[in-house]
Amino acid sequence: MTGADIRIATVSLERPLAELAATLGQGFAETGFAVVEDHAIDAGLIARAEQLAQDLFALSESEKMSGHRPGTGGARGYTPFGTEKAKDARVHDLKEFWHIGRELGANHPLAWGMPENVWPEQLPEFAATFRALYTAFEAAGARILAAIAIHLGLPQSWFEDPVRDGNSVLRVLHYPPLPDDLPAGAVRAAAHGDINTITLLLGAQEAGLELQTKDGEWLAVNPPAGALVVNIGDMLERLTNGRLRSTRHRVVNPGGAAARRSRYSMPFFLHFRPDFLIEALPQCVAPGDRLAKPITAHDFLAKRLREIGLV
Ligand SMILES: O=C(O)CCC(=O)C(=O)O
Ligand SMILES: [Fe+2]
Repeated sequence: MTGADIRIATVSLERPLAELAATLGQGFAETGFAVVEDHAIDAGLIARAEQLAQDLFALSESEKMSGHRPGTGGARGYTPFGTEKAKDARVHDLKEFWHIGRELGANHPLAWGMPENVWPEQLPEFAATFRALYTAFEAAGARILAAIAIHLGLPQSWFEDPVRDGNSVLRVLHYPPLPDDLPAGAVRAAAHGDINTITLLLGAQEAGLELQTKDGEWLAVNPPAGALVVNIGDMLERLTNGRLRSTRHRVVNPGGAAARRSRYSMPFFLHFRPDFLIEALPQCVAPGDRLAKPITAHDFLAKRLREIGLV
């Protein structure tokens, strides 16, 4: 099959779970990606979040920097342009972002793994809007994980405990218009695999996102407006001993008029809880397989954040 023949699976989240499991399972086996429609994340909420993303990145650099927390791995608040780079990349990505995480309260047993959120004080509606979007992403993610569990031959509730109070992060992402003095080799987002369990992405209808097929070719991901793009992250690949693949993807620089436009997107990186031990599932192991060592989600994340320049 050549890149041109490969289709990214598209499925409605309203379909019965067994059908979702089959379609997503096949799609993930083929490309590691799927387009999910009818995800029940309110269109009005998405529109408000998109407007706030534009307002956020239009603030002055010093206003945005008041939301920057150096030394915390960009876990919350603002990470300026020119900070993150893909693992093994030589130049930084052409992006800035703001991270929103879970709010557990200081006395929660997992509070050690979850820094407090930072909110831009200039935008009074920001906190409530993104808290609501975080919750809506979680609900869609739970249904997708139930389908993945069925696909793997697990009880449909299998992922509920591993992701309860998980360290999921909503990333509000801005790729500014391309600078005139573009550093050699710099792209909006260099090729990478996501670190987490699964990623749910809104906003990818603006061109640029590409996935790498098994043959090494790059395939454009062009979802309809409002749809979710879902992909497997490295933690789920490790849990399934590679049966579900974390597909490398990138955001390429546009040409023509789009080069002078911003691109905005909102990935939700759904994570396990920090103390969850990522250990190959017995149903995904064949005799003689060499298995990766068990590692907690927290330690896995800390190692990867060092590799991408965030700590
Ligand atoms: O902006 C996009 O379309 C994708 C972003 C992405 O892959 C990431 O932030 O990990
Ligand atoms: Fe990504």
